[in-house]
Amino acid sequence: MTSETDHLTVVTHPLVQHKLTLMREEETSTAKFRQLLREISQLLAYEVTRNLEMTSKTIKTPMCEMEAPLLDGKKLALISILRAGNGLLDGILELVPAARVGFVGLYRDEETLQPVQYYFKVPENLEDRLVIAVDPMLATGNSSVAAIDLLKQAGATNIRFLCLLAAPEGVARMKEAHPDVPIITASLDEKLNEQGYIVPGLGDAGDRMFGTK
Ligand SMILES: O=P(O)(O)OC[C@H]1O[C@H](OP(=O)(O)OP(=O)(O)O)[C@H](O)[C@@H]1O
Ligand SMILES: O=c1cc[nH]c(=O)[nH]1
Ligand SMILES: [Mg+2]
Repeated sequence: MTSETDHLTVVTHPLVQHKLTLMREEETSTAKFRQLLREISQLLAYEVTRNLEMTSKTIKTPMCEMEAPLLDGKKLALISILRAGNGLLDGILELVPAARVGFVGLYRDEETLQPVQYYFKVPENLEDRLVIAVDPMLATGNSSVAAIDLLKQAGATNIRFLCLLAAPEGVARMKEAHPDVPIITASLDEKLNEQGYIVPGLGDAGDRMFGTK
């Protein structure tokens, strides 16, 4: 269940929306927040992996032989935008354990709202893989645009961006900078506040996930 434009897909499935409500609530504990993010990541994975290329193999069921479809997980590169991206990464990796994994370390300077890079390590031959970049929050879009710039410099050509919440400002920025990168999200929220936080949002995803505040 989705609502789609050519650039943005909002996953409107009731299970996703229910779990997102629980995550947004201020009183939700760190442990519960992390568990919910893992569960939602698996539901969103269903949508973001739609249309993945399949191979096939001849198998024998108890009844007969058949040509059966298979995913080639190695063709998939999951890229976590640290830190908060790891909350989405873990759940998706459980579903596609053969996927290759990379990390882009970025944090947002609280004054300038510009991303500061501190790490970059991605699988080889990104040009041959479907690259799914994951970060729960798309706010100004500065971090995701920077991460995707780096992935393209590393050779990626087929990229999707998966997040939990998106602000209209971030979606517009991504569409301008990377119109070839579809965005899949659980919610398009209302706006950003003066500090660049998503409203109504859920607060700081990294802090809520790791209990750092
Ligand atoms: O769209 P933007 O305005 O760039 O904001 C979104 C970024 O901010 C958060 O990360 P943060 O900088 O808090 O780092 P963290 O994951 O280490 O907490 C979030 O996980 C995104 O990466
Ligand atoms: O609302 C926001 C914006 C950026 N990063 C977050 O974690 N939350
Ligand atoms: Mg944070």
